Amino acid sequence: MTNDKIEKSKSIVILGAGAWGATLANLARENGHQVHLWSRQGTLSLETVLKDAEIVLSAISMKGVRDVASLVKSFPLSPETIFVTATKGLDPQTTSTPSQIWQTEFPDHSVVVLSGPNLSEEIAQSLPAATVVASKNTAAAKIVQQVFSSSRFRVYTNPDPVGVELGGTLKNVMAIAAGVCDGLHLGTNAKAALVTRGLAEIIRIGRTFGAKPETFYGLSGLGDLLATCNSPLSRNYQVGYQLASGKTLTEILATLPGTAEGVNTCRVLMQISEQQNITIPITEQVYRLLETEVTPQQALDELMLRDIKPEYHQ
Ligand SMILES: NC(=O)C1=CN([C@@H]2O[C@H](COP(=O)(O)OP(=O)(O)OC[C@H]3O[C@@H](n4cnc5c(N)ncnc54)[C@H](O)[C@@H]3O)[C@@H](O)[C@H]2O)C=CC1
Ligand SMILES: O=C(CO)COP(=O)(O)O
Repeated sequence: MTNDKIEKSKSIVILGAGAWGATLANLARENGHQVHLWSRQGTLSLETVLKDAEIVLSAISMKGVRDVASLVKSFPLSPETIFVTATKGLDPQTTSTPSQIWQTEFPDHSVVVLSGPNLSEEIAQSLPAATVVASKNTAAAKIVQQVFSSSRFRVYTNPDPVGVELGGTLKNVMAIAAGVCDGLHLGTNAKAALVTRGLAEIIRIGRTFGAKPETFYGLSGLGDLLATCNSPLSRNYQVGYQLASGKTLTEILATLPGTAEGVNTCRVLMQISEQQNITIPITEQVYRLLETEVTPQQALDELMLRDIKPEYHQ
């Protein structure tokens, strides 16, 4: 593939006009690409824009991915169309990741995952950020890298799509826990311990999906943990922070701007841990807190009083 072809303006359809879809649409437009931003509430004909789409990027919340993927499948598409998924969630029915859903619906197309420490409000203000585009098809990942890269948005490629996707998805549960930690004013040592043990838990879960452990030390794992576990801009962090201040989940979600995927992800992870017998103590306490089975203080005590053990299993 020549650079000329890569640098040509692309026709891009972005599915989901929420905070992240709209921000990604602007990044691609600023790089000279033709972007159609579709949402189920809008008037744009999906059938018309899909006809010429070279890239279809989904920034739909997890709960809508399956329906939107089957809607897209009902319309004609070029066999060359690349799918990009930017959703950070897990399917409650099947425990699949969004990229697995897109790949199952479109087995002959390239699927690229886009994930990283990307709080959309900061990117919308043109603050610098970096992300990762990951695919089994390196050429497709490079095309997507070219589409979004700019002096304000640095895009890396990676060959482990499921690892990159899970890094972004699993850290949402840890961001809820980090919000609780800050809401209870537990201090910097506690936060460092939580995030570090959270990363160990993420890697344990990632292995069961076949992800490479080293992927989680990159931008989409450690990077996104650092961003969302330390920022009040994160909706997941906000859920935890407000739970610690005594609000109920229903009250919090009623005023939260947009989607906090960690709530659903936590429930799906409990299913996975039962099926695969994986130890996920932090996720389990977040789950029990969301289900009002424990108070934030009790969740903390449960974690601190677990059996003592070596840091790593050999
Ligand atoms: N906002 C952010 O900073 C970032 C968000 N993400 C991820 O991107 C995804 C979307 O996040 P946001 O844009 O922030 O959420 P949002 O709540 O602002 O937007 C969600 C979008 O999904 C659409 N949607 C929801 N359910 C649907 C359904 N059943 N059918 C069709 N469309 C449906 C909504 O209409 C909306 O366009 C989430 O998985 C989130 O974790 C990833 C990186 C950054
Ligand atoms: O994924 C994000 C940043 O990388 C956005 O985090 P929240 O969904 O918690 O706002």
